[in-house]
Amino acid sequence: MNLIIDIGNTKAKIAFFDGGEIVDIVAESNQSLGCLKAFCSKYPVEQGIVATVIDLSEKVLADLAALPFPLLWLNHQTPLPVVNLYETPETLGYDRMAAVVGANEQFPHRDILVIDAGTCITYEFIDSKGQYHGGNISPGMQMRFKALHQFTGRLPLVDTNGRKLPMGRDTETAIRAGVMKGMEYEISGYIESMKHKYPELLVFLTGGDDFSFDSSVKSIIFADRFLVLKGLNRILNYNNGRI
Ligand SMILES: Nc1ncnc2c1ncn2[C@@H]1O[C@H](COP(=O)(O)OP(=O)(O)O)[C@@H](O)[C@H]1O
Ligand SMILES: CC(C)(COP(=O)(O)O)[C@@H](O)C(=O)NCCC(=O)O
Ligand SMILES: [K+]
Repeated sequence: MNLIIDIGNTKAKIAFFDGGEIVDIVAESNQSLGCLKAFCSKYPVEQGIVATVIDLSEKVLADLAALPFPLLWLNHQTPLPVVNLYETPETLGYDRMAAVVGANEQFPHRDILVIDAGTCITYEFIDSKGQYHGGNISPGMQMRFKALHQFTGRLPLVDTNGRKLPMGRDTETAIRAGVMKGMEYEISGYIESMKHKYPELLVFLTGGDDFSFDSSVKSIIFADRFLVLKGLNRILNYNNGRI
């Protein structure tokens, strides 16, 4: 079995794969990976992969180094099953690369837009020839709510829970709709303009824990919460024997 670790800016995701299937998954603090050891002792793990977009604490590094099987640390020199055209592969977020690999594995000969709505929202484009062209980075939902509060004198910290109106009727509903509709329009805008350029475009949406759209956008996307983990699993298998 494979151990897959995706350490994001908000959470670490730890998963076990048997072949191409997820057997178990847990979301953990990205500062401690608390249950790693106990979790690993449950399964006959043969190899693992770690992808992180943050600097890890000494404790986490020591816990990972103590694992009793080989671990592949994804970096810009890791061989990949897609062509990476990003001009600075050494600065590319590994979660972005993994999401692209996960989508390309499912539809290898299609043009794909991959949207990962986590701490940040990232937009990636990979073409039908398996070439990753790059993409964009914008603030995630919590970041938008927090920024409105933090960089103003009067705006409260609002979240997704509560009255949702198309146009706000008080400060709270104005902020909630502003952030959520803003994200929705941003995402549909990308989909629309990319579909115009690539009519056969497929769209994947991943990230976050309870992402939901109430618009027509929903009907044309593949929602796959595990896309990054699946991509990392593929990268690990692609590098089998090279660790
Ligand atoms: N319903 C949602 N819609 C959009 N974003 C969400 C939703 N729920 C959670 N998120 C975002 O997902 C982030 C956590 O998800 P995750 O993909 O694990 O982030 P990361 O990979 O950056 O650690 C939160 O910071 C939040 O902004
Ligand atoms: C863009 C990101 C912050 C997204 O991280 P996430 O929202 O998944 O925590 C991360 O992929 C990153 O740090 N990227 C480095 C810059 C780049 O990809 O070019
Ligand atoms: K992201």
